[in-house]
Amino acid sequence: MRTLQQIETIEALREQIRAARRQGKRIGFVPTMGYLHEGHLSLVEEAKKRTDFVVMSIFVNPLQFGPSEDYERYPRDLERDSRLAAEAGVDLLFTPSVAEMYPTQVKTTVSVSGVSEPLCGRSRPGHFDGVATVVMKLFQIVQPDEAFFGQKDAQQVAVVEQMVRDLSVPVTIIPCPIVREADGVAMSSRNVYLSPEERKQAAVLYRSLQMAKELLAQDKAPAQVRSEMMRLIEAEPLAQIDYIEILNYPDLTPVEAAGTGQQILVALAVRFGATRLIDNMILTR
Ligand SMILES: Nc1ncnc2c1ncn2[C@@H]1O[C@H](COP(=O)(O)OP(=O)(O)OP(=O)(O)O)[C@@H](O)[C@H]1O
Ligand SMILES: CC(C)(CO)[C@@H](O)C(=O)[O-]
Ligand code: BAL
Repeated sequence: MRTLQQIETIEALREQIRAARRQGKRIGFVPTMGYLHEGHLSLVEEAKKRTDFVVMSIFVNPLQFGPSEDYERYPRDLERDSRLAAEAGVDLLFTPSVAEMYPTQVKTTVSVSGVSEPLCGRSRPGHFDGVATVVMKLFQIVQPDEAFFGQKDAQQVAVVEQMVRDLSVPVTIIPCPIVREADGVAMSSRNVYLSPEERKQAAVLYRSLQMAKELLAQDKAPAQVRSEMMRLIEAEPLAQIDYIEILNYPDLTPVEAAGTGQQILVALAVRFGATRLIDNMILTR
């Protein structure tokens, strides 16, 4: 196991990155909000394959939470995270405080129009401005060669890729596949909020995505596929649908009825009690 350095200040982090660069190392970056699971660790694994020095950040970013969302109760366990990060081979763990990241009121934000607007952008107003702003800031701090993001947050990947293109940020974005539990539920830090019954019923989300894949392969119209998914999910008594959408990927525009051989995103957000889960599948039509 390599030694994990845990750093809380921007200045100390920059010093370590400069030292790694002097040794000719390429920097890989895995931004997270912590409470690590195998989804996060799969990003580290990919980063280790492709780069020489892996930086992970753990920062629950207040800017991306709405006033009635779960910022305060978001799960946190830095001791456990630090052990898992060390075991996974992270070289440097950056765990800044809110005061370190935002010492004064933030007056400069990054806003990505278009791809930020549908799906979670509609349900969580301002969310992607918060994400784009913190990711841009983290990129400025870490200056990675490559940054690793999970496709579980497919819209986030689209937003970050758009931002990097528009602002010529010198980083390559590497999207990584969704890691799932045995019953298909996408791993998420928020799964710990679920009661045993909610957790059981949550398996319907992946089943609905698999059904969508089959129906789209049979050339069923997206509107019909969406209704079938709704019907399946609504059969679970604890599920409350926030959205189910089928859009072109990565531009997130409405799909035409007929197949065009291009990538489409089947995305959903569903509440089980107070817990909002997201999941998706990217398919070629
Ligand atoms: N199941 C997963 N498979 C692959 N990547 C994942 C998975 N879950 C999260 N990630 C990725 O890990 C990075 C950090 O995500 P984050 O810390 O928000 O974890 P999370 O489990 O998605 O939390 P939550 O959904 O509860 O906010 C993001 O790039 C995210 O897409
Ligand atoms: C990218 C990110 C770390 C920014 O806060 C967050 O949105 C997440 O964990 O996906
Ligand atoms: N992984 C997305 C972070 C959020 O829900 O705020």
